[in-house]
Amino acid sequence: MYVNDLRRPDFRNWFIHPRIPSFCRHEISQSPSRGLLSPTKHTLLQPFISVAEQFFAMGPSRRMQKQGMPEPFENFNKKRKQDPAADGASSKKRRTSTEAPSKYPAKGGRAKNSAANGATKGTFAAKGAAQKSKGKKAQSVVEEEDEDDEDMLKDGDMSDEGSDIGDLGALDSDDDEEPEDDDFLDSDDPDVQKAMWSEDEDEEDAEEVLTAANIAGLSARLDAQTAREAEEAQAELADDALQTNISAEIPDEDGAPQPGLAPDLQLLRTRITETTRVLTSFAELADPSRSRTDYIQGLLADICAYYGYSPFLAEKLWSLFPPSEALAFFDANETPRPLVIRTNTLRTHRRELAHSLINRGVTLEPIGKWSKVGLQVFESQVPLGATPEYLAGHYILQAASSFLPVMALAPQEGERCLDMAAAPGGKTTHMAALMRNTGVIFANDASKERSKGLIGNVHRLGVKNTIVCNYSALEFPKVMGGFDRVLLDAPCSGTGVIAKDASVKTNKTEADFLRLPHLQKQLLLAAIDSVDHASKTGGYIVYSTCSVTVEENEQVVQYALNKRPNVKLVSTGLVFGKEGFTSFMGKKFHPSLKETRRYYPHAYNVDGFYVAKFKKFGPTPAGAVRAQGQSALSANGAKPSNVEDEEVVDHTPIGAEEDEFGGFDDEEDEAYMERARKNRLKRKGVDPKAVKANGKEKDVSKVNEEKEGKEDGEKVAKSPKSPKSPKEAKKPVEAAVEEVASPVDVQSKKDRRKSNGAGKKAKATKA
Ligand SMILES: C[S@@+](CC[C@H](N)C(=O)[O-])C[C@H]1O[C@@H](n2cnc3c(N)ncnc32)[C@H](O)[C@@H]1O
Repeated sequence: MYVNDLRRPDFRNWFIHPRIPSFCRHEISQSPSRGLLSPTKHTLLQPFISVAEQFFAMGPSRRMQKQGMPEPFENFNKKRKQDPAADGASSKKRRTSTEAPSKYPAKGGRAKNSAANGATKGTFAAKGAAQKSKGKKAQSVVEEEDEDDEDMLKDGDMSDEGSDIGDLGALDSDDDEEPEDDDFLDSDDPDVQKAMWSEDEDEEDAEEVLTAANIAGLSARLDAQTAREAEEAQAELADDALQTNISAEIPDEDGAPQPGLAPDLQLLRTRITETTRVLTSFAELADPSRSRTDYIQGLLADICAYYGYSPFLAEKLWSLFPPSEALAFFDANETPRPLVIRTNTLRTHRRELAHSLINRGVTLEPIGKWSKVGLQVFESQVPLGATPEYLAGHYILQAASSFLPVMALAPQEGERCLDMAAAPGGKTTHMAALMRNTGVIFANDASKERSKGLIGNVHRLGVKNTIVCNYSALEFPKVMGGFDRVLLDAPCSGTGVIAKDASVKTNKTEADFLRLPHLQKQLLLAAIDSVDHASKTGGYIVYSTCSVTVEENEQVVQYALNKRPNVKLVSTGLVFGKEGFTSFMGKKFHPSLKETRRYYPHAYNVDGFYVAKFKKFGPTPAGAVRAQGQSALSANGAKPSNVEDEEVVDHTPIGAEEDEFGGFDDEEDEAYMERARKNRLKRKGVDPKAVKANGKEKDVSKVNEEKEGKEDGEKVAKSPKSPKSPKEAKKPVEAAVEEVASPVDVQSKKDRRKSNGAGKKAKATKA
């Protein structure tokens, strides 16, 4: 336990606890040291530390923690080792701040920024004015990192900090020097201390003379008291059960509070922790009279009551992890993820953007070496959605995990890409930046309303290679095919973003976990069929969701492998993330599923996410639709024993198949389709009655085609109804663009001609 840890705002409530001896409080608040507590003080503080640790998991708040992969262990060790010795370096910092405390404002904000003003242009090593304002609360990241670098240089251990990110210098360095330092700098401020310590306490401090004997005495007294309190807590547990919804033994099955009674959160928490511990070492710790199922039922009911999940979702999420990890997951969903912005490299560089924002009072830091464009925002004096830089499109507010699917897709300059479910455009605009505004992106979304946000972002961020369209992505590749890369960031249940939207805890039902995977599976097939397997540069499909359930991820991917023998899973190329499941609750998936990546809030401090990358290596064979059950075999080598089998033979067109969802009502579908057809004709200014007979004929011929097995992707793509080249596709896309957006919303005609030209060229190359 470090003195600094106890100074964190999280801990303040604990270390000003009246039972903490005042000499310890004095030590914590006054000492310039940042090293370990002495063993004696550690013993005295132990009861408070344990409780505090339980609540705050001994780390800086998650908002302050870095996103992405955890730091390598060697770095961590180095820091800890450096700490006591680094007193030179750190006490240098402290000394500076304590030498003239009255000079410093209690809050950093403006003072820091005015100090930094003018000093940040050009290089991040610009300490000058900024370094003089060290006493402020929110120390600029730049200063911190510069100092760290100095310290490391002295030790001759500069490693490769920032070396992989060119000349971004200190900003690109990824050495997260305990950010909690920044949080606490103001505890040295006399004003703050006055508010924290009463005058009485100061007098007590002065009078208290400690000897080894009274320290031991105090310690023994505290031990005894702790034991007494534990006993009392146990007694309370049984007692309170009568007054709350918590039964002393196994809680109600649904975990819902009884009417008029609030759940006792403290007791629930204790029991959740305890049951989790028992489940982790069941053989040793379990009460022999209770089965594992009893424990799990009790735990799930407690989780529902404590965190507010529906029993259905609590069980679904809990079963994804070992017990203790599940608890960490539920805990992580209670705290927001760090605020992150993505630099729009079409308009600026990350370093320039950081300078500008720091000058506006924003405390930020690069999100980690894994991204060259992300900045994590710790504190801001200004609304980040209204700065001049925001309005000028220099950045977009975007969760860190949303970078990952685009990084996996890795679109190349000059390619033709499709973003199938694009609104509000975080990923589309990222793709455009990676492609440096060359080639062409078709950004599609089924929601007209959401497409407005997409169009807004495309304009604000200066994206010029993108055409927005408004189809159901299920209509691809009939609308257009032959793409080099396709991103399907599928609509999902959002179980990875519960920290953002707590309504997911209760509003997702079993039906959602049948309906959504069904849609996701069909969308993924459409994505695969829209890709040109012969693309010289690509032929890739990325499937992603912000959900962590297996139904929406591995099961969807396995389904696609089964249905499309012409694709295989490849590495996402992402440097962190957990492997996808190859088996789950008795279901076996193809071994290549381990190439997919899972992201969890508790593991990486990012939103829960899933990313899978496919390579399409051949045209969809004519028999694919009929031989779906066998396709995993031929595409990926030997079929593993027990691979989850989909239907072996499927002659029905997509959308009319019988599945676990219960299939579709053909008559009902017919009515919908007829209504849609009429509306479409009306929109075109054609009287539906005039073409009714034709329409029917068309439908009949379609059915015949299907009977003859002509419904596979390739043939669909080649049919006159499925224009593949940009020229062929021009009409429907333009129509869609005009439907979604006013002429102002789309590319200028000139740009459009250019992108079509690029498309033609690409096509010609392929030919
Ligand atoms: C997860 S969001 C996409 C977020 C977007 N990729 C981004 O990064 O900003 C899923 C989107 O899918 C759209 N959607 C739902 N069903 C669709 C369908 N059948 N075809 C196309 N888009 C659909 C929704 O309107 C929603 O905007």
